[in-house]
Amino acid sequence: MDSLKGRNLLSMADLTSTELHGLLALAAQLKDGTKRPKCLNKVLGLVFSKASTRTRVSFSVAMYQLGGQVLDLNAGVTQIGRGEPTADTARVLDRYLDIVAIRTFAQSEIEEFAEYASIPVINALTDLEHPCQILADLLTLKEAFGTLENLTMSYLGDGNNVAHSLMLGCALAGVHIRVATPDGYAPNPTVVKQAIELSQGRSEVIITTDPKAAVEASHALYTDVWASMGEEAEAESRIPKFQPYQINQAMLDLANEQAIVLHCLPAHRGEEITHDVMESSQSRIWDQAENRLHAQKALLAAILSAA
Ligand SMILES: NCCC[C@H](N)C(=O)O
Ligand SMILES: NC(=O)OP(=O)(O)O
Repeated sequence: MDSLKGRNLLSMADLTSTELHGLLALAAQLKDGTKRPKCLNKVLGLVFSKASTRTRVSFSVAMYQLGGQVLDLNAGVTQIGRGEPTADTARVLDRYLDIVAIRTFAQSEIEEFAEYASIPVINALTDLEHPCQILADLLTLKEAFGTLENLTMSYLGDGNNVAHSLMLGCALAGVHIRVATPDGYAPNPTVVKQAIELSQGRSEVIITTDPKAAVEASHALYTDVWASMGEEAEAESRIPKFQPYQINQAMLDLANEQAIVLHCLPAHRGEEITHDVMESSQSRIWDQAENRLHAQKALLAAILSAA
């Protein structure tokens, strides 16, 4: 994984297909204990301006298990929250930290941070993308089917950050991706175009408003909240428009009989997914959450050149 040494992960599209497959293989080796790389004395900063359970804890535990240290640098406990410019913060944190993971609103903020910092910058979620999530999702899919070949992933709901990185990740991994959203909530067309280019004809990228067509014979049904962080004011009004895109038993019955169910969490039971489907034997949601740890440990080890 030498090619990832010192690199940023601002977008899923920053990885090549080979690098993505390499990271997934490394994550599996870290999970089964066949590899135990060390990043002794390295310090990861977590600069988070939005809430997080999984990303914060999985990055922290991954870094501790690699022998490194973590600093929580929330906007609320730093001068970032009082308006210190990104370019200034980046140049200062650059002098202290070895690597930084940032969760914020605009993608341009992490791009600006990366421009002013020489240390690697990881996107821990922006309004546009959530690449670390998709590393774990693809690892979970591969574990369930033993391969990523000839598989179809179906995402139902909002064409949001998770949908964007999922399209790019599936395109790179050679997994067919179908995204079904209500009218007006389709993924960003620039990202769709990028996914089609990255797929290089290996796999299909289908965008539709028809949820049933999207899940037919699919191997994985994936959903996320209907209103993301920052969109809370729209949450109530979106419910009727998004109802036909709920992952419930009737929807699951249309998929391949071995299909798995994924959700990046936190979930709103009764909205984008039913309680029964979340708790069903086809749900891999808890494995998926666990895999955040293994996938991000692989990412940190590769970027810090420990594996
Ligand atoms: N925990 C991941 C949350 C993903 C969601 N689309 C959001 O941005 O709020
Ligand atoms: N899936 C995910 O990113 O979870 P958190 O928001 O809890 O980090």
